[in-house]
Amino acid sequence: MTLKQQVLFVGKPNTNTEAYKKFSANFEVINYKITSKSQLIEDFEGRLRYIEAIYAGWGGFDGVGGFQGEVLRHCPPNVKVVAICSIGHDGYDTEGMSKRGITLTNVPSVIASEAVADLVLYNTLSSFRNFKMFEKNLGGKLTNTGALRTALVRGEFDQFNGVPVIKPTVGGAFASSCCGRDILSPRGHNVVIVGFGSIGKLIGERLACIGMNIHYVKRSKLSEQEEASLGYKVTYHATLKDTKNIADLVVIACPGTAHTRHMVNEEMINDFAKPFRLINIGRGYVVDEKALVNGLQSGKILFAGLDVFENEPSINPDLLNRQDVVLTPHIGSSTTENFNYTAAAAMFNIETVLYDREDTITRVN
Ligand SMILES: NC(=O)C1=CN([C@@H]2O[C@H](COP(=O)(O)OP(=O)(O)OC[C@H]3O[C@@H](n4cnc5c(N)ncnc54)[C@H](OP(=O)(O)O)[C@@H]3O)[C@@H](O)[C@H]2O)C=CC1
Ligand SMILES: O=C(O)C(=O)[C@@H](O)[C@H](O)[C@H](O)CO
Repeated sequence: MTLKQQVLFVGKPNTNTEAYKKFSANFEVINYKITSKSQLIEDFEGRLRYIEAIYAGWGGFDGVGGFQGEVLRHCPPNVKVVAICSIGHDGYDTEGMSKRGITLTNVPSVIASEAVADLVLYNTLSSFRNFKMFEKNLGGKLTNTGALRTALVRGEFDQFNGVPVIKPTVGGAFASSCCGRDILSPRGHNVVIVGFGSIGKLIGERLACIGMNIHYVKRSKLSEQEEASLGYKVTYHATLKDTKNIADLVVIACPGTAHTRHMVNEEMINDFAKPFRLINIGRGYVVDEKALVNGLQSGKILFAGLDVFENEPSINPDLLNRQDVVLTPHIGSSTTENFNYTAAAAMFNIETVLYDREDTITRVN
């Protein structure tokens, strides 16, 4: 009897899928829950020492600070591939892995990018129309929608169901009476998308559909042909700073790197000409969260829609319970379709490396 090659699974895929059934028939799958770095290292040197590949589901090594430093140093000697289900690979020491002969693969996909872009559309609408503010100010009394509508029309909002809420006056004054904030249509406003790759372009597509002017920031400009093929009009800026006089909304859609860390900081926030809205789906530490909180408190930032956090999974308590902040727990790409797709792709990547096949896979290093 030949022994099957051992593959460590950190984060389980959907075991009902054909991809998983096939994979687990060919390999010995070891499901593993990371509890601490020291335990992981002990197990790497003990019961996991013969593994040949690692499948890292979403958030795989986040709890132990990524796959670098001590974790990489103690990685069992036969590991040839680490297959992650994510697009972003910050926290994985790609150079160090190459030196050890370990291939790192990720799963960029339109399925994930579409899902993330949808979340940005949701937050963009929330940011201009202040939906969260309305929800908060209703004091939970949404039971009688007929009465609510009548109250709104009559401007009796402040007495609705006996709950003390903001009184709207009819017409334009209604907007400014709502916590001093305008309630605007996104149409005609400028969005600056920082990072204009797979996700950024789909964000642009969605926001162009609701009438926004699309500006993008990346280090290298797209060619005229590439810009034309987008199907919507764009304006390029080399740096975020270059957009300081125009930005109504800034969307962070770039990777987390040493260069992008704290790109949104106190100086940048204060330097921007108009108060603006901020959405971050890239990586949390692209935004200095302390500066963000100050910006929200001073009114320089009108809204924050955050899917990623500086000290993930911890959340700065100052961001909680604010009516100008919408928080989601890193679920931008979390659809069942994407969960199953990325799992199958990661397993395919492992097979390709372990079987030494010629297939094209998404290698990071
Ligand atoms: N919230 C979520 O659930 C998810 C978040 N993500 C995050 O989104 C990121 C982007 O994904 P994706 O669009 O697929 O990646 P791509 O590689 O397709 O695009 C990345 C873009 O960022 C730009 N970029 C890189 N560095 C900088 C910089 N210093 N300043 C400005 N722009 C920069 C790149 O252009 P150039 O090189 O020319 O600068 C490129 O346009 C991922 O790395 C990940 O961190 C991804 C999936 C899900
Ligand atoms: O692909 C990425 O880069 C992501 O950020 C997301 O798809 C995952 O949800 C994330 O990896 C969860 O930790």
